[in-house]
Amino acid sequence: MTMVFLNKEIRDGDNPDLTEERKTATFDTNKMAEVIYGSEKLARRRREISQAVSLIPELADSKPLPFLSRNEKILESTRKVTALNEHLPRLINMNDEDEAWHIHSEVIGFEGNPLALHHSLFIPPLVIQGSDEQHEKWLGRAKRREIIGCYAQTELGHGSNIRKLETTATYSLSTQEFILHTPTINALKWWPGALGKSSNHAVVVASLIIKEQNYGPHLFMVQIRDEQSHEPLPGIAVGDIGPKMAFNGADNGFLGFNNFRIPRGNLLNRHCNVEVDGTYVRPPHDKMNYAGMIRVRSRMAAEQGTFMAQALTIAVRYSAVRRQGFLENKSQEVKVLDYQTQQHRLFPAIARSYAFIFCGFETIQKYETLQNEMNSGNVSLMADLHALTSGIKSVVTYQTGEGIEQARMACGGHGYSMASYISEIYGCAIGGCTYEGENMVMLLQLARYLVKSVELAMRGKPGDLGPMVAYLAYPDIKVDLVTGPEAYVKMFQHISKRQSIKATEKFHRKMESGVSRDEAWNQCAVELTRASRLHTRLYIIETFIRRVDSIEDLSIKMVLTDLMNLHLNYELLDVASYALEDGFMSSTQMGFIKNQLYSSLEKIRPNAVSLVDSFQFSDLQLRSNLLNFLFQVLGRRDGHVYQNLFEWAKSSPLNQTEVLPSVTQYLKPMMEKAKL
Ligand SMILES: CCCCCCCCCC/C=C\CCCCCC(=O)SCCNC(=O)CCNC(=O)[C@H](O)C(C)(C)COP(=O)(O)OP(=O)(O)OC[C@H]1O[C@@H](n2cnc3c(N)ncnc32)[C@H](O)[C@@H]1OP(=O)(O)O
Ligand SMILES: Cc1cc2nc3c(=O)[nH]c(=O)nc-3n(C[C@H](O)[C@H](O)[C@H](O)COP(=O)(O)OP(=O)(O)OC[C@H]3O[C@@H](n4cnc5c(N)ncnc54)[C@H](O)[C@@H]3O)c2cc1C
Repeated sequence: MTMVFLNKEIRDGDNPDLTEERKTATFDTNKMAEVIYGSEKLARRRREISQAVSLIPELADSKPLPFLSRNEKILESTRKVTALNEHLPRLINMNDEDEAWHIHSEVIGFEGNPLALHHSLFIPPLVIQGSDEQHEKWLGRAKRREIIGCYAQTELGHGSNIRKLETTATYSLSTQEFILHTPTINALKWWPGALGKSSNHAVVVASLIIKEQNYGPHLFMVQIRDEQSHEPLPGIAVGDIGPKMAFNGADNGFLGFNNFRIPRGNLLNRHCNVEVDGTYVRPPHDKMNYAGMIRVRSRMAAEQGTFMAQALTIAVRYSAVRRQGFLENKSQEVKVLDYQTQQHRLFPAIARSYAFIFCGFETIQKYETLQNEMNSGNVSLMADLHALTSGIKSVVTYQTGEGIEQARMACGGHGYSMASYISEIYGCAIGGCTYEGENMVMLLQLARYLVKSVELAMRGKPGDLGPMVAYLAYPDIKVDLVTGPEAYVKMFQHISKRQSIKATEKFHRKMESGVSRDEAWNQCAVELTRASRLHTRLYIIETFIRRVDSIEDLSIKMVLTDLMNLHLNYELLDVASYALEDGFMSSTQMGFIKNQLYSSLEKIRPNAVSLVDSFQFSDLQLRSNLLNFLFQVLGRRDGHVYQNLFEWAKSSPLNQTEVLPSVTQYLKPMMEKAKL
C-alpha cells in the first residue's frame, strides 16, 4: 500500500508543475522530516498515524468546516473527537503527548474541540500541582475521559494581573471547606476553553483567603456540572461566551460561583497546603502556582512553528502552480514562486518555521528538566525558564502571525478565500499573542530578568550571570561577517547587549531624577520590550545554529545551512539600525548582508517545495480531505487547485438554490419599485 503523502514520491496524477519542483530537490524529504521531528521513529510514526487516520471514514470532516454554523461546528468537532477517542488506543501510544497532539490536529484541524484543553490545560496542572492522593482521586478518571475538564483562571476584569483575581476561596474552619465566590460581574471566569458547554470539572484559580488574610492565587479542583444530567450544580452559573475570531468549534465559557462549597482536599496541594486548623503551608517558590503556565509557554515555539509551516505549505505549493506574468520567456507565464518578491515573502518565513521548531524542542526539554527538578524540591531553574519562555512565547507568536499573513497575501485573491484555510490557521495562531500571557506583559517579565542581569554585570559580577545572559558582560570586539555564523551571533549579541544596557540605564536615570520605580519602568517600557525581543531573537538564532551543527547527513546539512544563512541575514538586516547607530556595523557590512540574503533566496528556490513537503502535513491536516472531499483547497499535495476551487464554490450552501430569499424579499421588490 502506498503512503498517502510520501513526499519524495512522484505521482503521475500530480500537477506537472509540482512534480517538476519535487524533482529538483537536493535532499530526501523523509530524512528532513526526521530532523524536524527529532528522530526517524517520530517522523515515521507521524506518517503511519496520518495514513491510519486517512483510512477511517468517520474521522473525516463530514462537510467543509467553513460552511458550518457555530452549533454545527461544535457538534462536528465533538463527533470527530469522540469517534477518535474510540480509535485512539489502536492508533497511538497513549502516553505519548506528541502523537496525541498530531492525531488531534489531523482529525480536528484548527477549529478547536471540547476536549482540546482537557489534555493540555486540565490534566497538566492536576499532574503538576496535585498530590499523589489527588492523582488517585481524579487523574485516572480524567485520563479515561470519565470526566471532562478545563482551566479557569482568567476573569472578565482580570487576565494579565493574576494577583488581582477577584474569585475568592475562603477557608471555613467550622466545616473544613473552601467557599468559592464571585463577588462581582467582573469576577466571572471568562474565556476558559471547553468551559461553556462541555466540561463538568474545572481547575479553578481563586484567591485563597484564610482568617481574612489573602494568600494569592491558588488552584482548586471543582466539579461544576452533575455527572448524570450535565446540569450546572446549584450555586454555579456557567455558559458560552459567544463566537470568536477563531476556535469556533470550541466553547470558551464564563463561570460564576454563589458561595459554592468544596472540600478542603480540593485545593491542589502537592506544593502548598491549608491544614485543618487553617495553617497555611507555603510552597517552595512564591510563583509555584504559575508553573503550569511555564509548561504551556515552553511548548508554544514548536506549536507556532508548525502553524506557520502549515500556512507556508499551502502558499509555497500554490505559488509553484500559479502562473502569472512573464520573465524572460514570453511563451509561457512564470510560476509566481519565481518572483524575487514572492521568495522574499515566503522563504524567510520557512526559515523561521524551522527555527521555531528547533528552538521549541530545546525549550520543551528545558521544561522537562525543570519539572524533574521541581519534583525533587529544587525550584532554582524556575526564574530562568520563566524569563526565557516569556520572551519566546511573545516573539514566536508575533512572527508567526506575520508569516501566516504573508502566506495569505502571497496567494493573492485565493488566499483570501476560506478555501485556502489560511485565515483559520491565522485566527488560531494569532490567539497565541494573547492567550497564555499577553505578549507585552510577557516581554516585560523577561525585561525584569534582563535588567537584573545588566545590573549584575554593571556591579562587576559577570560570574553571577546565567549562561543565557553571559554575553551581557562580553567586551565589544568588531566582527567580520564573512567568517560565518559565529560572527553573526557576536553582532547580534552586541545589538542585544547594547539595547539591554540602554534600557536599564534609562530606567536608572528616571529613578535618579525622582520618578518612582513603577512609573520609571512604565516610561521605559517600549525600550525594555525591544531589549526582550532582541535577546529572544538571539536565542532563537543560537538554537538554529546548534541544531544545524549537530546534523550528520550532508545533503540535509547543506540545505539547512542555506536556510540558516537566510535566517541569519534576514534577522540581522531587520535589526541592523541598532548596530549602524553606534558604528558597530558598517554600511559595507549592511550591503554584504543584503547580498547574502538575495543569494540565499536563489539557493533555496529549487528546494522550496521540498522544504515544505518535509513537514509532511497530510491533505487532511490542511483540510484537503482525501476521502470525502476531493475538492478543497489551495495547499493540496497534488496541486490541482482550480477545478477543486470550482467544486468548493459549487458546494457553498448559497448555491443550493438559484434564487435566494434575499432576492425575492428585498432586491426584487426594490427593482420593481424603481421601475414604477
Ligand atoms: C498543528 C496542530 C493544530 C492543532 C489545532 C489546535 C490548536 C490548539 C492550540 C492551543 C489553543 C488554545 C489554547 C489556549 C490556552 C490558553 C490558556 C490560558 O490563556 S490560561 C491563562 C493564562 N494567563 C496568563 O498567562 C496570565 C499572565 N500573567 C501572569 O503570568 C502573571 O500575572 C505575571 C507573571 C504577569 C505577573 O504575576 P505577579 O504575581 O503579579 O508577579 P509580580 O509582577 O509580582 O512578580 C513577578 C516576579 O515573579 C516572577 N514570576 C512570575 N511568573 C513566574 C513564573 N511562572 N515562574 C517563576 N517566576 C515567575 C517574575 O520573574 C518576577 O520575579 P522578580 O524576581 O520579582 O523579577
Ligand atoms: C483563544 C483564547 C483562549 C483562552 N483560553 C483560556 C483558558 O483556557 N483559560 C483561561 O483562564 N484563560 C484563557 N484565555 C484568556 C487569556 O489568558 C487572557 O485573555 C490573556 O492572559 C490576556 O489577559 P487580558 O485579557 O486580561 O488582557 P489585558 O491584560 O486586559 O490586556 C489588554 C492590554 O493591556 C496591556 N497590559 C495589561 N497589563 C499590562 C502591563 N502590566 N504592562 C503593560 N501593558 C499591559 C496588554 O499588553 C494589552 O495590550 C484565553 C484567551 C484566548 C484569546
